[in-house]
Amino acid sequence: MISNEQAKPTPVYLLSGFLGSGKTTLLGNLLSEWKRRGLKPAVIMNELGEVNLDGELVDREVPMAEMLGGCICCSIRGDLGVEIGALIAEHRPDAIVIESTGAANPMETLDGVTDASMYKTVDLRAVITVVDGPELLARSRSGKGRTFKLMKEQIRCGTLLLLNKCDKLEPEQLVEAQQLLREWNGHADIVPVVRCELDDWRWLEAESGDIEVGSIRHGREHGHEEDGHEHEHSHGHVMAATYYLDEPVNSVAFEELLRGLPDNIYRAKGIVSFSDMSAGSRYLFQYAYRESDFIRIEPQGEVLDVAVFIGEHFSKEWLDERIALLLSES
Ligand SMILES: Nc1nc2c(ncn2[C@@H]2O[C@H](COP(=O)(O)OP(=O)(O)OP(=O)(O)O)[C@@H](O)[C@H]2O)c(=O)[nH]1
Repeated sequence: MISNEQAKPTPVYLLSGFLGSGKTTLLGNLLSEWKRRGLKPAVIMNELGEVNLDGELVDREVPMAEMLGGCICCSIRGDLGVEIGALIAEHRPDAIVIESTGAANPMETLDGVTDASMYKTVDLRAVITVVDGPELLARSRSGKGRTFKLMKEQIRCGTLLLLNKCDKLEPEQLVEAQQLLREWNGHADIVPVVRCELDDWRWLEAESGDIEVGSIRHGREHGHEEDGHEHEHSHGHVMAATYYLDEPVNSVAFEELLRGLPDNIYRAKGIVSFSDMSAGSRYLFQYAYRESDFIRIEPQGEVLDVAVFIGEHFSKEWLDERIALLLSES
């Protein structure tokens, strides 16, 4: 009986969504919900930068594997199975949630999770795509481009679409965004949310079986190549620049730097210490689409001050100069 229980595949949930849409916010809510149910989840986090900053926001008791410095869907996809296997062997979690970088093509990540060698260990239950409402509308109006295409792909793949940041949408915009999602994905549940807060978590109990991903049945049959889906790495243009800051910086100059970022750097995050604040206090900063956020934190273990910038085709030289100036002014 017990050995039967242990042989059961572990439910896996994949979080998808563009950079800064709210995946880590959802992860926090999801972990609290599992905790409330007395279940033990484990997390796999993937970041383009060299450090796992989102991990700082996760409950320290939750087992976590980190896949850093590359995108889970291509360069380090092969490691995903190994990470999942190791987490299961060591922690026997009730569920595993994978937060991939916002630049990841979910189809490629799905390929990693549903590899034939993993049928017995992994049961993919849901692909939850978090959509940044205002960003969706902005990109659908102006956007063609590869980023727009990636966003569409993430939406198409979702089995549950969370339309996030609804606090920033007018009622008619909310309707427009929902219509757009329905047009791109005819089968997923669409739930409008603020800070990824959900009242109804029943989808967590949904029976496994095959889940429908885009127009493709993606389950034990494992055959998504057959629909002619192009395996293009549509995020190849997204780049990350990581800067370790070996001294505290001036908070005003730092905020100015964030405000002055060009449009093609749309995401930044990191841990900073401020020279003009009380000594020893450190902040996790978030910058997404022109808005910044600072949370005071006490990092787990040895974490250096660091700033990661993510965007498309931006000038690294320009950023190098700005960071050098910031450090010289501090
Ligand atoms: N106004 C508003 N801000 C939100 C909402 N949800 C999340 N945010 C903010 O958006 C920023 C990005 O949220 P995250 O949860 O870190 O996004 P992410 O998708 O994990 O980002 P990456 O890991 O870079 O891909 C943070 O500053 C959040 O506080 C929302 O519903 N409304």
